[in-house]
Amino acid sequence: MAMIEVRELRKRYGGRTVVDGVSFEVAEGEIFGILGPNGAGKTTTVECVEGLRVPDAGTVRVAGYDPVADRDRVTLLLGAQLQESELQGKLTVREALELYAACYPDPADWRELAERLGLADRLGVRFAKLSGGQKQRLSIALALIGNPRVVVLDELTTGLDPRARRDTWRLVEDVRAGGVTVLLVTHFMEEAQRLCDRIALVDGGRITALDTPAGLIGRAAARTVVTFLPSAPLDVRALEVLDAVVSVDEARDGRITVTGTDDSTAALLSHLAREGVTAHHLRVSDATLDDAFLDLTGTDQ
Ligand SMILES: Nc1ncnc2c1ncn2[C@@H]1O[C@H](COP(=O)(O)OP(=O)(O)OP(=O)(O)O)[C@@H](O)[C@H]1O
Repeated sequence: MAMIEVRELRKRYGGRTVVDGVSFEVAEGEIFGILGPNGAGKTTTVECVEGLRVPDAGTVRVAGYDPVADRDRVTLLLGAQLQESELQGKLTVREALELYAACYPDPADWRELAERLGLADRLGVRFAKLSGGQKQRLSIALALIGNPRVVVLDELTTGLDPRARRDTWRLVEDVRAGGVTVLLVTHFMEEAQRLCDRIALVDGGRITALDTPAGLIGRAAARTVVTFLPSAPLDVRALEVLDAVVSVDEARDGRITVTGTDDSTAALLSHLAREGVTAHHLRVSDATLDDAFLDLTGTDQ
């Protein structure tokens, strides 16, 4: 049985459809990512999974339960990251952890969670006095405190510095290693590529692609990225029309990035030879999920 099942989900706000027939399944123990541009309907979709929004049409099941009709059961097995405004500013970190732990029959050891999330020395600090990153880490701790079978993390590492972000990724990997299913909304391609088993790309309220990170990269037209510094000025427009080239970008320092299919490199090098231009600092690399995102949604994040 899938741990999360979403079928033909639709949600409208004031006559505007923001989730338009979304369907996906998440297997037990899977890390499933939802990725898409601003306003794509990602948060609305996961809020329907959490039971915070009532779908206008379609069905949602978490471990077989309807998050709205079976709210109490779903609350016990699903942990969700809180929005900042949901915590009282005067609560200390310790009070928040104890309060939330008391809501569950079999809570995690909050001291251990605080330790793992780098909050052990912040226990006496009031929520309002925490930094953005500390608030974020506390919200992750609170999502995990009920020992959930499913955890929904929306913008997991927004506001965290690179080290805290990597620590959080390791934590999510540990959580999954314990058999927990993770539904992750993210804007960070590196995060999605590193953590997710599969990713649904959402655009305009619909899923435009659903695949493994490698599958999405392979599906995008742009698979190869070439960067170089030309020995003489180059006409960027002439590069754009080369065979197999998808996009060309010129940085302020003159470095040119050409993205295209595998054949674009040969077309580019022939063009440079014809023009008598040498490519300094030439680097050829595989496209990332970032490139695939731009290619598959036609949107910059
Ligand atoms: N309560 C609401 N009332 C009216 N419109 C809403 C409401 N919540 C969200 N919307 C609108 O629905 C659309 C989808 O919003 P949603 O938050 O689901 O998108 P998102 O993909 O999570 O975006 P972001 O990446 O910016 O967080 C947006 O245009 C948003 O303005």
